[in-house]
Amino acid sequence: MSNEITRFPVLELERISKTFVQKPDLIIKIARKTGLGIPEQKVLALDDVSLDVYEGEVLGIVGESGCGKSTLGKIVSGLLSPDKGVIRYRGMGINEANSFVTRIACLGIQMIFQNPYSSLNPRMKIRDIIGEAAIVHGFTDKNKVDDYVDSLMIRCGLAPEYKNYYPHQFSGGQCQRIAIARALAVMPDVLICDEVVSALDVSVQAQILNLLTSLREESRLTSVFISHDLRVVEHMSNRIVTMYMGRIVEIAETGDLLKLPAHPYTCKLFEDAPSLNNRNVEFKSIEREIPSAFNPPSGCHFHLRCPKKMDICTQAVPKMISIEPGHKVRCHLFDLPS
Ligand SMILES: Nc1ncnc2c1ncn2[C@@H]1O[C@H](COP(=O)(O)OP(=O)(O)OP(=O)(O)O)[C@@H](O)[C@H]1O
Repeated sequence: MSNEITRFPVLELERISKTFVQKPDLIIKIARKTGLGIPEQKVLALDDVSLDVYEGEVLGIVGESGCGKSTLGKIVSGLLSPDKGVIRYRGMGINEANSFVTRIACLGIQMIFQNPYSSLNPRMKIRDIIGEAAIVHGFTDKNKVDDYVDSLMIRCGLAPEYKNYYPHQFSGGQCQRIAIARALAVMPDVLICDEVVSALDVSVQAQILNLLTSLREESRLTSVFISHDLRVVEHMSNRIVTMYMGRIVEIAETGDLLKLPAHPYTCKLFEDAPSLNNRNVEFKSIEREIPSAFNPPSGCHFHLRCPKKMDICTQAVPKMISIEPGHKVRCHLFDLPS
């Protein structure tokens, strides 16, 4: 049985921006040699991002490396704070100073990462990795934690007799199952999956994706699925968001986006990955390199690489325009006076 998707926004992101200050290695080396100070460079990783995530859906996020996908995931799951903007979880503002709401959201929104080995504490037994947060937050107690951990391990396809082993004694795929069991231990209703199968062998990827799909259906989870792999995003998602240099440039139902992508960047991404039926389809590079994140182009950031560039594209930031029900695009081609 598939999840029922409602139009109730579990997560609402309103005008989120996040800037990082970086000191690139080369500049640090020059500064050391010359004895001069180290100048800082700023990257606008998220630029005025607004987005709703509906209850029961899987929202895929795609875009080239550095476009802000992981930053978005970390901000939603509370691992990073935005510089500007509001995030609401079930209608409650989670970046406002309210510890009760923050605690509810911290448990309700869990994140799983690309590298399962580095996301698990190597000095902790699996029993403690999965059980600790569940005890702290009152989902079980010390007397019942073994049964609690056993049932989560079984749900995630792990044999409970290995619960006293350490992470290094498991394969990458099994560690990802442990990371999923740990996330489920605090009964979340939103799972942020950031490149969760990219580090795994192709044969194991399908098993983890199937596990996530069945857990999502039985636990009525909402998911945000971040991936470079268009095949995986297409397979998993009900809707897809395309990001380019910190901005959302298109959002649509998966079928609509694949059939009729509107933004020239989305068109190029999907054109460059012609056979989504092939395994391991990754983004091929679009002609011309991604512009420097430290000095993004004016107007529409994509104009330097865009085959449909117009004069206005170099001057004005396009607005997000609704072109069909549920299909929005940020491109001047759709914003011309008729
Ligand atoms: N902790 C950080 N400190 C400094 N800069 C950062 C930090 N995290 C991200 N950035 C920068 O912010 C921008 C967006 O990075 P982010 O990791 O969100 O992109 P991404 O789309 O997830 O890329 P990838 O697919 O390669 O993981 C990049 O320019 C990146 O270098």
